[in-house]
Parts: sequence; structure tokens; C-alpha cells
Amino acid sequence: MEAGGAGEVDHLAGERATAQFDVDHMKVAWAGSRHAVDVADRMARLVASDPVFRKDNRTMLPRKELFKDTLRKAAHAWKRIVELRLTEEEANLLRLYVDQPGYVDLHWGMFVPAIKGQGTEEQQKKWLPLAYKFQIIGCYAQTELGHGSNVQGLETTATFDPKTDEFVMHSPTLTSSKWWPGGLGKASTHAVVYARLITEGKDYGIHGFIVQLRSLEDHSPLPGVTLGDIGGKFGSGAYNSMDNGVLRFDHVRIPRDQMLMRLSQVTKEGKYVHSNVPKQLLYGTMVFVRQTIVADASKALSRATCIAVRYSAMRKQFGPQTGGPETQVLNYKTQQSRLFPLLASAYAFRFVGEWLKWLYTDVTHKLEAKDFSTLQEAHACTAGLKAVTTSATADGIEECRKLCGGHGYLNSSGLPELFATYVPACTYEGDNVVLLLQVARILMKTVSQLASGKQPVGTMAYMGNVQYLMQCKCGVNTAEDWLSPAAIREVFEARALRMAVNCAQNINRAPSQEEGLYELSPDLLEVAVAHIQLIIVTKFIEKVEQDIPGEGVKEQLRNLCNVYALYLVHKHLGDFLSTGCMTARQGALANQQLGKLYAQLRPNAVALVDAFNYTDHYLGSVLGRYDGNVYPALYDEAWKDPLNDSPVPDGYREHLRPLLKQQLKLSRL
Ligand SMILES: CCCCCCCCCC/C=C\CCC/C=C/C(=O)SCCNC(=O)CCNC(=O)[C@H](O)C(C)(C)COP(=O)(O)OP(=O)(O)OC[C@H]1O[C@@H](n2cnc3c(N)ncnc32)[C@H](O)[C@@H]1OP(=O)(O)O
Ligand SMILES: Cc1cc2nc3c(=O)[nH]c(=O)nc-3n(C[C@H](O)[C@H](O)[C@H](O)COP(=O)(O)OP(=O)(O)OC[C@H]3O[C@@H](n4cnc5c(N)ncnc54)[C@H](O)[C@@H]3O)c2cc1C
Repeated sequence: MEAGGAGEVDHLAGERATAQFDVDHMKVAWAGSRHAVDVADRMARLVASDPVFRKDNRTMLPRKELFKDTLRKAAHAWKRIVELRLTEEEANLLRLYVDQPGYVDLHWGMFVPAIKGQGTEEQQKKWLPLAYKFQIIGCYAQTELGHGSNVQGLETTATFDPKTDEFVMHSPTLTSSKWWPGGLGKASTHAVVYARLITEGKDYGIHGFIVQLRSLEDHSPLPGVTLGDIGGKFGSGAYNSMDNGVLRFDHVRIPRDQMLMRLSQVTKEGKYVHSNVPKQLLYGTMVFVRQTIVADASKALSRATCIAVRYSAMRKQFGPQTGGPETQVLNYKTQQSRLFPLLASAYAFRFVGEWLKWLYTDVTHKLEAKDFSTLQEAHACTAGLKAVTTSATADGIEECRKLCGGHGYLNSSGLPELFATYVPACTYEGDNVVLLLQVARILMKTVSQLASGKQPVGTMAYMGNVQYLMQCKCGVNTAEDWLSPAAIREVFEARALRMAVNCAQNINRAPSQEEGLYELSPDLLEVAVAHIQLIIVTKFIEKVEQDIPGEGVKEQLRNLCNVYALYLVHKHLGDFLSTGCMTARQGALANQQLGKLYAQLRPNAVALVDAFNYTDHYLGSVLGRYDGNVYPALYDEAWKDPLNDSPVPDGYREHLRPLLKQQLKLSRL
């Protein structure tokens, strides 16, 4: 846990003393409210103090033991949730701090939301109470061996048989095997299965069905159902605690009322009826989860930066030419220029995640009132932000590992496992490239409508300012001018719009729209990234403009916001220059200002990661310890490796001894 107990020494106390802001209030700004800090703190401590939830040996467990450990933790977590009568908010946080991917994530995160979003009231009344009490365990079975990104290309069939009032679920080919769903392999009793609905001889495309897979008596697969785990995955520990599964159906029958019928129905006679709603609502569960993934990005990146900042503050290498103590590696400007933008990104993703949650809730209310006007905005924002934040977070975790030098490569640093667990977020819930191309298509559509005078709305409203943004000139003359939110916002808007318009013009020159979209898809990706980065920067600026209590808190957030924006200017300078949004001199001034901001951030760095309020248990890193007492912890940790169980290793007699004896004989010749 944190320092302050009897006998504990805070090796980072000096760092904490230099902070120029109230850390306690920064915790509130980060978590969203005082209440959020208190609940999270209570749940984190509850988990950290419970031996069942220990995870320091996780990367050393063989897969079967790891999976059993996951089942044990999930069951224990549920027991605690019931015993302590935890609220939904508390229960979600408890699961978060248990920090081990498992079937419960899909049960609560996808199975339940799919039924809520796509089930009728009657279906919800039947299935949700069972799911809420864990009388059934569910997963989300969409992806197949042959198709993941292309949902419309799925092959599993659900053919209606009016004679028995049932659907027949079938996997007609090997490639139609469901492949990847988490929790499917070993734990789930039920799944929401996505399949092509066929009735009266006609294929009506993809629909969701609730299907029982395993016996509720002995957990064995039901007749006609083939089930298994798809095998080990990248890294030690990591996502291997999850039973991602394979599923095949051989003409399995389910009652008609197990088709999720909120969006469309099949009557007893086999007639297909589509409610008057957009068919994309079928993708609603993915939109919901993409939104939660953005919030998770800030958690993962803040963990990695917390480890790297604390370790960089205690680690020393080299010293001044004149002698004297070695330098903390955090004082190296190169370390700061690699690490501080990641710290700023963690904050940026936290606030854009908060805003996205608001947007999602707002759109949901509108959908309930049959207003579908914001569906496209919700899709573009969730897809784009999911793609940009997960890619930056995965890269950022790996950068943090390198920032910790050799020790970062040890499992005990926590960083290899964090990376291995996190990196599939770039693929699941929509491959990031596929999602960015969705955003780009919407942007191209918006550009094409500008000529007709149609005013874009929401996060695309800036595109309506086309006359000005296509020709404006950045007014920055000094490095300090880059501290103006208006200047920053304008260059990001101009860059995004000009890239979109240029790309749209190039597409129009292609023989067909389709060919243009295909040929220019690498450029389209960059257009989408520029638009999404504008959203993140804008939401950070808007956050800083709010009333934020606590001494120095607003100033630190403003600093982080400027670091985030100017780092992007520096990184994507090519975009800003080639679109004529700014000059090379202005680019150099931005970089100059960035250097000054890093210097201002330096004395606050450790306190800024303290504000995440993570326990040592949740961080799971000897390098990121709150007290900074890294070396004894690293040393102790090494001895826990099973390889150190005996001084002479297994295999010595068979493989080392004969070799050494042979060398001895040869040397005597
Ligand atoms: C209670 C809380 C508990 C705490 C738990 C927290 C949650 C944690 C959950 C666990 C987290 C992680 C675990 C990982 C689990 C992973 C699960 C999965 O991966 S599930 C499978 C995910 N699969 C995908 O994402 C597939 C990606 N593909 C697609 O989405 C589509 O195929 C797509 C969009 C690429 C193409 O679709 P389609 O071919 O149908 O359409 P078009 O491209 O032609 O578009 C037509 C039209 O529709 C619009 N559109 C597309 N998608 C959407 C959408 N989602 N919403 C709204 N509109 C959409 C598109 O813009 C086009 O519009 P138009 O106007 O016609 O141009
Ligand atoms: C850890 C993990 C957990 C998962 N959990 C679940 C789950 O619970 N339930 C579930 O149903 N699924 C799950 N999935 C599956 C996941 O949703 C898919 O893997 C994901 O949607 C990507 O699809 P794919 O694997 O078909 O990739 P592909 O689409 O085959 O991608 C391969 C490559 O092709 C590129 N590509 C594809 N289409 C295009 C295009 N149109 N234009 C340009 N490039 C393209 C991609 O960018 C990528 O580089 C999970 C996957 C993982 C890794």
C-alpha cells in the first residue's frame, strides 16, 4: 500500500515535497468527484488486503493453474460482493482492482448489455435476473474463424422451422466456427450468438440469439455443441487467464423467443418483421464497449506512466563531470521528452473518456425517444477514440518499459504483462484500422455535403467553418503564444479540415468513389487520426476551462493539456506544414515551448502520478512502488522464481553434467 506505516521510509519524499499543487484535489479531478475517489480507494484497499487476490506469482503459473486461479478469484469476488452488499459501482471497481481478465468481464461487459440493448422487455425480464444472480454465465459470440471485422460476412446460420417454432443453429463450414469469444472456452453456460437469420427461404442477415451451450447440471456441452479453448496467447500471465473459445453448432434447436427481438422479429408463421429503427442498432453492444475501452485506456496508460515516473525519479545513472552524486534519470531531458507526453496523454484520455461516457448516455436517451439523429456521431466518436487511444496506450506502455531500462524487461516490473494484456485492445471490439476507416468515410461524407450548405453538427461542427479554416494563418510569433488555447484549437481544426478536404478532392479524381476510397485508404487513416486528435485536444481544453478546485490543480492540468497538444504538433509537424496551417518557424517555437513545459512539469511529476491513487497491489510493479524502495524489492522478487527453488537446476544430471565431464576429459588429453 502507500507509505506512512510504522518503519516505512518514503524514498520519494523529496520528490513529493517539490509538488506545486494539492495532490488530494488532483485525485478528485482525476476520479471525477470526491465520492469516486473514496469508493475507488475503499475497493482498491479491500482487494489489496485479501490474500486470495494476490497476483505477484501470476506470470509463473502454468495455464491450467492460471485459469483455475481466475475462477477462484471471480468466485471469491462475487462472494465478497454479496456478503458486503456492494453497490453496482462498488462491485465494478472491486472487479477492476482484482485485475485479472476473466469470463466475468464478458458476462457483465457484453452478454448483459447485449440483452439489455437488443432484447424485448419480456426477454429482459426472463434472462437478466438469471444473469444478475450468476445462475447463468454468458458471453458474446460474434467473431468466427473466417470473419471478424466483416460482421456482415459471418456464416453461422439460424434457420427458422415453423413446424416446431424453433431456430436451428448451425455452423456450415470450418470457417463459420465461432472463434475468440472470451469466456466461451470453458466458463460460459450461455452465449449471445450472432448468426444469419433465414426464414421462408430468405437470408435476412445478422441477428442475435440467446443460446444455451452447457448443462446447468454438470457443465458439459449440450448435444450438437462443440466447445473448447482456442489456445495460449501472447505473454506470460496476461490475457491467458481468459478462456477465449471455439464453438460449433450441429443443427442445435432453440425456441423462437430466444432470438433477440427488440429490433426485428420473426412471427410464429415465419414472417420477418423489422421495426422502424436503423439496422446499425444491432452493433449497439460494440458501441457501448468501445466507449468503456476509452476509459480503460487512461487506466492502463496511467499505470504504466506511474511506474516509469516513480522509477525514473529513484534511478540514478552517471553524474556531473565535476563529480558528486549521480543524476536521477528523470532529470535527463530525453527521458522527460519521452515520458511526459505519455503522462499528459493519460490525463487527456481520462477526460475525453469522461466526455465520451456523457455522449454515450445522451445518445442512449435520444434513442429511447426514437431520435436516431446522433447515431452516426456516437459511432464515429466511439470507433475513432477507441482506435486512437488504444494504439497510443499500447505504444506508450512499451515506451514506459524501455524508459525503465533493463529492469523494465523483468516480469516483476509489471510492464511486460501490462503490455501483453493491453495490446489486444488494438484489435478487439474492432481492429483499429477498420474503425479509423469508418470514421474517415463519415468525414468524407461530411465534406461532400459542405457544398450543399448542410451544416455539420457535434464534433464535426468545426467543418462548417470551412471558408475560414481553409485559408487561416497561425498567428503565433513567440514560444509563449503557443500557450493560447485558441491558437492551439485553430491549428488542430485547420489541419484536420484541410487534410479531409485534400483527401476528398483526391478521391473525386479517381475513376470511381469506391476506387478512390480504396487507393487513398492510407491517407484516410491519417485524416481520421487528425480529426480524433482534435477531439481529444478540444475536450482537454474544455476540461481546463471548467471550475477546478484545489491549489495549483488547474495550473497543472493546463500544463498537461499544453504538453499533450504541443507534443502532437511536434510529432505530426509534417501534417501541419504540408497543409500550410503553420510555418516551420512556428513549429520550432512550439518545440521550444514544449521544452519549457517539461521543465515546469518536472517538480510535479511524482505527485501527478500519485494523484492516480493506485495501490501497490493494483500497480503490481516493484519499480513503481509508492515508497520508491526498489532495489531490495527487486532482489527479493528474484528469489521467488521457481528456477531458484534449488541451487542446482533440474536437468543438471542429464544435460549439464555430461557436458562438463566431457570437457574435463578433453582438457586432460
Ligand atoms: C457493467 C460494466 C462491467 C464492467 C466491464 C467493462 C467492460 C469491459 C468489457 C471487456 C473489455 C474487453 C474484452 C474484449 C472483448 C472483445 C469483444 C469483441 O471483440 S466482440 C467483436 C467485435 N467485433 C467488431 O468490432 C467488428 C468490427 N466490425 C464492424 O463493426 C462492422 O463490420 C463495420 C462497422 C466495420 C462494417 O459494418 P457494415 O458492413 O455493416 O457496414 P458499413 O461499413 O457498410 O456501414 C453501413 C452504415 O452503418 C454505419 N455503422 C457502422 N457501424 C455502426 C455502429 N456501430 N453504429 C452506428 N452506425 C454504424 C456506417 O457508418 C454506415 O453508415 P452510412 O450512413 O450508411 O454510410
Ligand atoms: C483478446 C481478444 C478477445 C476477443 N474477444 C472477443 C469476444 O469476446 N467476442 C467476439 O465475438 N470476438 C472477440 N474477439 C475477436 C475480435 O473482435 C476480432 O479479432 C477483431 O474484430 C478483428 O477481426 P479479425 O480478427 O477478423 O481481423 P481481420 O479483419 O482479419 O484483420 C487482419 C488485418 O486486416 C486488416 N483489415 C481488415 N479489413 C480491412 C479493411 N476493410 N481495410 C483495410 N484493412 C483491413 C486489419 O487492419 C488487420 O491488419 C477477440 C479478439 C481478441 C484478440
